[in-house]
Amino acid sequence: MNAQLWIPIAVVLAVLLTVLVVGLIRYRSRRISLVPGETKSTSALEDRSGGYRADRGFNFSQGGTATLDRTDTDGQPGVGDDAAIPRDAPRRDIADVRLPEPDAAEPPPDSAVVDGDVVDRAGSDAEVIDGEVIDTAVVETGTVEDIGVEIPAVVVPDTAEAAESAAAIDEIQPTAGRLDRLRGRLSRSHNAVGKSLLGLLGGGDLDEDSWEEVEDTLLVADLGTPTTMAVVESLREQMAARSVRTEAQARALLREVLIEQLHPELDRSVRALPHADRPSVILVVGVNGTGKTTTTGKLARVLVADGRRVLLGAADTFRAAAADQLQTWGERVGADTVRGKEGADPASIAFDAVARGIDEGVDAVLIDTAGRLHTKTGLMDELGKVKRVTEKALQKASVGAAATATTDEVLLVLDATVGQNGLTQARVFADVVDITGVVLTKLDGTAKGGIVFQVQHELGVPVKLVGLGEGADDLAPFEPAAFVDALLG
Ligand SMILES: Nc1nc2c(ncn2[C@@H]2O[C@H](COP(=O)(O)OP(=O)(O)OP(=O)(O)O)[C@@H](O)[C@H]2O)c(=O)[nH]1
Repeated sequence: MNAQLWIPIAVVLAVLLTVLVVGLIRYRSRRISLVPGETKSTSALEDRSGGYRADRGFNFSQGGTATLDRTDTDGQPGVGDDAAIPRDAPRRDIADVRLPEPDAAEPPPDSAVVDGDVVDRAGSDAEVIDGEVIDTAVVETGTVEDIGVEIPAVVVPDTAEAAESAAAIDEIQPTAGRLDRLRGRLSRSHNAVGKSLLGLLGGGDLDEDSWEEVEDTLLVADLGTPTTMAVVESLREQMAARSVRTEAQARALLREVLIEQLHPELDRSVRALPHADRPSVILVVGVNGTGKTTTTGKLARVLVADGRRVLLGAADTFRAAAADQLQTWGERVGADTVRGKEGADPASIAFDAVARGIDEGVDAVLIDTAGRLHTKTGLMDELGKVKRVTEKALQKASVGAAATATTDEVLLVLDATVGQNGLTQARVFADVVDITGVVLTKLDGTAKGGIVFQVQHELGVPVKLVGLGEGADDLAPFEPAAFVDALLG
């Protein structure tokens, strides 16, 4: 074969090869891949439990992750909602009223100077730490060497008591699969909402009256106007586009739309993992009676079950029995409680708890606060001070990067049974402190769980945990899909 013949053959072969390659590339680019995508590996945190990440269980992370910005900032305070006299407040009659002491010209005994500020721990029980006036009404005193400041020590059980409580340590229910175990409690009260929605949507074409009924049902379940409107709009569009005819199709669509409204993409991990040089600090805030102490206790159990060392701070000094209640929760899982005398300054207790937590190298300090103040200003003063003082304790006693250390998590506890009122409370608290997560309690006793939608929508913070009963282990992580499934029955 001569060279003249080879040239056209080579050209034809080259063209064929090019067509083949281009065709293959175009075919592959149009194909839908059914291979699961590469899952992102989670970074190795300072996790002393060996990297525990519960599947359908609790998810803990280290502080520092950003949350969404609030979408609503004009919330008005629901002043007075939280002004109830504590359940077990002792009644005082006139015979119990003490006359004021005469003014002392001299500084009160037992006063001390901390960083140039007068620290007074006997007379008025007032203490100043870095310009912050803190009342202290303490039983004992102790020293935290790291910060060179004498601070009030904690009430710790004596050895005999400690041995007794150690013997009585509870067995904690597994933390994984909690929501599955407790889902029945949600379903009981929620099914009615789901049933009526499915009854309306299952028939296919809906007239205006039926859409109004859908709207009403969502509003009655406390989803709030913006979420209700968004859900209805999305349902109307999708039902037409997908020509939904059967109840099964309606259910699938409704499920999809509701889950979307719950923003499953939000980070719901509880920032309870310790940092390199200090524990994580979690403040638990909320109106009295919502379940703050119970939630703090339940969360401590989950952390202990996860292999963490936990220290509790009883900064709810308003209700006499709150500290006892918290201490009992702690004793049941072998966690100590830092507490002061009744009426002591919550900020002082929070300071002590953090300082001691750092000193003892615990993994997490959980601080239970009081939410009983009559005015927004009062609440702001108290909670703001607790947070500032807590952060001061972190910054003073820590080293290096911790100079800017902040509270890792501020969990707002809301009682789901109070409906709209819960939202008003949430707004007040969100104005006072930067809430990083919400715990919705008593969801076992209400069909008004729709408040979840509203709280997230207005505050821009995720609901992280839900309380599903009075039992010690009736706390579960919040999972949008499971919640909607329970709602739809
Ligand atoms: N059914 C039910 N009851 C709960 C739940 N969480 C808390 N409770 C109950 O709510 C009541 C109040 O709980 P506490 O933890 O004392 O509330 P608190 O917010 O600390 O109240 P104060 O100490 O007065 O500020 C208690 O009887 C708890 O058992 C829950 O998820 N479901």
